Amino acid sequence: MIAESFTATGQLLGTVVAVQANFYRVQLDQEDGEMRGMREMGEQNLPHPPHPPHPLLLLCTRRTRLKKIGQQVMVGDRVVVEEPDWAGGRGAIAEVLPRQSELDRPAIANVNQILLVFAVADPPLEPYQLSRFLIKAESTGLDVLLCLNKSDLISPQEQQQISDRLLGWGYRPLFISVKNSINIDQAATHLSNKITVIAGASGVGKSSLINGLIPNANLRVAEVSGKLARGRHTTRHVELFELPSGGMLADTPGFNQPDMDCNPEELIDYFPEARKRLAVASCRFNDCLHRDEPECAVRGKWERYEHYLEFLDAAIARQTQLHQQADPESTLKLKSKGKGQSQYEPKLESKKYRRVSRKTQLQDLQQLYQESEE
Ligand SMILES: Nc1nc2c(ncn2[C@@H]2O[C@H](COP(=O)(O)OP(=O)(O)OP(=O)(O)O)[C@@H](O)[C@H]2O)c(=O)[nH]1
Ligand SMILES: [Zn+2]
Repeated sequence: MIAESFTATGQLLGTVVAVQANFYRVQLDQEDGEMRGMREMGEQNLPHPPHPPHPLLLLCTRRTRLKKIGQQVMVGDRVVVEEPDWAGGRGAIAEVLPRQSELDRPAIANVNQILLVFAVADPPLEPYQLSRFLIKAESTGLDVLLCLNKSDLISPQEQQQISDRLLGWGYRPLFISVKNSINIDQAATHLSNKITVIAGASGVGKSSLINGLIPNANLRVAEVSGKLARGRHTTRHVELFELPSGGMLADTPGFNQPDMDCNPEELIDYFPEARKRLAVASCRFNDCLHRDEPECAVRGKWERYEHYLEFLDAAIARQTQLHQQADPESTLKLKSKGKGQSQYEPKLESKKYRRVSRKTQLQDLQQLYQESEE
């Protein structure tokens, strides 16, 4: 495929779609058809003339200048490419444009939303597991889109029940069936012109959905040979796929083992139904963890309150452990408050906490990988 890419100043602009070793695969922007038509009709005052027809993908290196200033290049980065070697399909990244967002795991820049895919059956929909994934997705601060696949396996009544239940959680799921092509177009509409990360438990139909959305996804993988070749289930690096309707989709296993690595204080923000409560009322204490504190606006009869308490315990235990690793002399103690409840005191210094957490996070994740693959 060939295209013409340029900016008003004649720069070549593109998006990094894969990174491996010191190579970056850059997908160049395409000139939109309208502009090309105008130029062909002899319109004046148009931006810089286009580069000659060229391949859409260039295998790029990073300019030494960028290395010197410590500028990392991530998948999802918008970059300026220089010195294109059209025949060889090579180029050099000269500049990284400011990022709008930065996901840690998977490492992708400029992601707009998380597409969470679960199945309504086969494997059965497990509320607790779904909750974990939702919280992990919410913790990114990005928009969360929930698709429930395999809707062909349940009755309309069952679908309604699930729908009502999730509405109580603050979500309006899109029921799809990749098998019967139900609502796939609608899912595609939500993804167009955005960078989306797809996540979900194993076997729910993520690969099937990607193949449904991007008919040539496999083909494209096969096209790229050598260093950047990727077998979906063999390598773990991140890759963005272009959607036919515009936008890009990343399928990565890195996101798929959610661990509770958030601050206990922040956890409540990841429950939309609790956010709703806090929007109209406040707890008496600023640092309320919504357990047994008096005059709490959150505690109550909402379905996932039990999930909240369990995740909170995990988050507290994890933070306590991290703090003790960081500072064995610490006076911090996990205080038992009876009924299996506990409280940690005093507050942690956040900087110290973060430095340690990365390593531990990685260990947690590796452990989860192993567990999920066993
Ligand atoms: N009944 C039904 N089965 C489906 C549907 N979509 C996918 N499947 C089946 O579900 C199974 C798992 O699909 P995959 O696409 O491999 O699931 P995945 O989420 O990518 O799984 P992992 O690669 O393990 O993460 C396959 O046997 C699919 O044929 C659907 O809409 N309805
Ligand atoms: Zn409270």
